Amino acid sequence: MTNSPDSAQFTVAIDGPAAAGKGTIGRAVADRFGFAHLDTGLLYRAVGAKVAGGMDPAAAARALTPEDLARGDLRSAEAGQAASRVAVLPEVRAALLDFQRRFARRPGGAVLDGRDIGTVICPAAEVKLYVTASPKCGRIGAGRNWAARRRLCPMPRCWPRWWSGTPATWGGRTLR
Ligand SMILES: Nc1ncnc2c1ncn2[C@@H]1O[C@H](COP(=O)(O)OP(=O)(O)O)[C@@H](O)[C@H]1O
Ligand SMILES: Nc1ccn([C@H]2C[C@H](O)[C@@H](COP(=O)(O)OP(=O)(O)O)O2)c(=O)n1
Repeated sequence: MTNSPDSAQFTVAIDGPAAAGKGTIGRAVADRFGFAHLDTGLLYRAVGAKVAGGMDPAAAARALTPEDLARGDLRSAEAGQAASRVAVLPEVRAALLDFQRRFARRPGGAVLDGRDIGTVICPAAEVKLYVTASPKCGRIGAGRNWAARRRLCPMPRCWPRWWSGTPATWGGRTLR
């Protein structure tokens, strides 16, 4: 990717399962090229939080602003559960589709990571990435038993993930 007249509008779409590393890669790409970055999961988390506060889901999604994404409580487990509940509502998805498409075409380039980004949200994205992590690496999580974690995944490159708060389960077992 180089700077060119076309880079005024340039969309990078990053898809993949939860905790695969989409956001980490998305932020790095955005930093490297000076693009704006949107973690689309935050949209659903912000709508979920507003609904938990009493708002109608569709109205919350339609009224969403970038400032709503700066709320400090959106990374909590409660916000994640609230997000999952609103993410299945077609009217919420439709409202957030518009938000995401406007973001994708903003001048200066944009990176979006989440679900259905390269297929439904931005099918015409200039670059599409699909990120995966092996189940072994992706689910070991942030348990406190170092010996158990090292037996399951001895690869040093995975160790930073253990500090991160990703779900502390693997193979149906919860690591403590
Ligand atoms: N290549 C990697 N190796 C090890 N850990 C990683 C890697 N990429 C991301 N992580 C860690 O995995 C966790 C989930 O990454 P994140 O980017 O939030 O995933 P997603 O956006 O797909 O949910 C984070 O704690 C992050 O620091
Ligand atoms: N583009 C998106 C992003 C997230 N969602 C859903 C998936 C989850 O139920 C919630 C919250 O997503 P979350 O922030 O945890 O994103 P990841 O699972 O880390 O990819 O929103 C979605 O349906 N479409």
